Amino acid sequence: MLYKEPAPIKDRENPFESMMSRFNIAAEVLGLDEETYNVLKSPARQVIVNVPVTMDDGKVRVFEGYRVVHSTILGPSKGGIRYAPDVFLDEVKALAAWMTWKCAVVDIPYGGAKGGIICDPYSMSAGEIERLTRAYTSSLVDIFGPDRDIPAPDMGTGPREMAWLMDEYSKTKGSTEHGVVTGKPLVLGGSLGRVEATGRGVMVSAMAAMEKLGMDPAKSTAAVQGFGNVGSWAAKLMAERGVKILGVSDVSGAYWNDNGIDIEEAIEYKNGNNGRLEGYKGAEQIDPAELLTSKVDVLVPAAVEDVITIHNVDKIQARLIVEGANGPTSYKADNIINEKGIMVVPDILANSGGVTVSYFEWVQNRMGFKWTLDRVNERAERIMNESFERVYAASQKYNVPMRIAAYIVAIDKVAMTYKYRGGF
Ligand SMILES: NC(=O)C1=CN([C@@H]2O[C@H](COP(=O)(O)OP(=O)(O)OC[C@H]3O[C@@H](n4cnc5c(N)ncnc54)[C@H](OP(=O)(O)O)[C@@H]3O)[C@@H](O)[C@H]2O)C=CC1
Ligand SMILES: O=C(O)CCC(=O)C(=O)O
Repeated sequence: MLYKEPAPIKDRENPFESMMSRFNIAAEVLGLDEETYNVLKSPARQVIVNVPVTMDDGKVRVFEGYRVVHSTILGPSKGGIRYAPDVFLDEVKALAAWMTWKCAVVDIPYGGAKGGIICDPYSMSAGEIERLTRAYTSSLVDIFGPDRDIPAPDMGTGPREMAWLMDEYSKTKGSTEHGVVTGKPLVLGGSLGRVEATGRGVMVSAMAAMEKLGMDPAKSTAAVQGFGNVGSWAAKLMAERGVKILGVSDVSGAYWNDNGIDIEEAIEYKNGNNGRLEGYKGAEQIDPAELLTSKVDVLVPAAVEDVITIHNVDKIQARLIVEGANGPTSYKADNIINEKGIMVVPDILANSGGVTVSYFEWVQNRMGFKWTLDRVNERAERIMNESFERVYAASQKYNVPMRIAAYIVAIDKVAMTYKYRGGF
């Protein structure tokens, strides 16, 4: 059974509005002045490119792509590139702003950006994706740069695309520029631990939240939506900590096992099955919509935006939601979540392990020196735990949910930096 096609854009909630509604609440709590408010909410740069690509049949197709730089107040802008058929400008604007807040929450010296190309990577050959990636890179060569704007993987992209991006950029500049992109293959200056970093961070924040809630991981159950980079690693690492993963899903459907899914086996199956869980025999297939409202202790949405909405929030049974994806919860569902007493570890905290290790990769590239996996994991885990505690303390201090607390921590830092720098 296939998931429903994404709703047409006019029927979908606008992710930028979703971001702004939380930003407005946090800005009010902080008493942000009007000038700073206007600076912080406005994306610094929004670029739309149309790149011609020769397809395998010899015909030329034009692809629309975006790069939005939300802010460079804290440092060079940082954020992934998404390849998806339904990506749109307001989504990329929201994702870029979330990167600004995310980097501020974990206290790394980056601003926020995001990119996207309207395309369906699953229906394209490797050659077509390579030509598209190179064309997109060369059209944005004046935006990107190791000290300006540093892309990374997001949905539909990974180390392979980052390698092409680095190579194309380096050719244009006439020198090898490892630090222009993170999430690269190891041989090209990638960091140990980056592939699993986002899922690992999700696991670390889940453990921190469970401790606050007095939940024992070994007696807890979870469901994970999305079984790509973030979802599969989060599921695997949570299972290693004793959490029983009862349900997982990808575009092909949702899969459930009352006794717990063998995550290693499911990953192996997916890898050997053209990247899809379809036909997986270690669990029974259920209605994908039921996965989110199933009887589990922890829910990890790790796929797309706006999956927890006013239409299903009433039925959610989990005590804890850990947002692996960016923007999985509609702002309209926030109040009901709070009334139900569900703790949410928000995206800008829960999935920040990825950009944290991207930062380590960039630091290693600048040093020309490689860190061990233990060093990467130990430092990332420390940053995740410290950030969790910072956000938790703000939620207690201002008596607000964790999501608003995370925005408060982030906006406060960016606003203070803006004041000190001045002259914008
Ligand atoms: N990669 C990273 O480091 C980071 C990613 N994120 C966020 O995490 C989320 C997932 O990204 P990532 O794991 O990298 O992306 P991937 O492309 O690796 O995986 C996405 C997963 O979501 C599934 N999926 C897509 N659409 C749907 C849908 N409508 N319903 C259910 N499942 C769906 C895909 O299914 P299938 O496998 O069948 O295609 C896939 O399993 C995104 O929101 C991204 O922005 C956040 C921080 C960092
Ligand atoms: O690793 C990075 O630089 C950014 C990852 C990303 O796009 C995200 O955190 O949403």
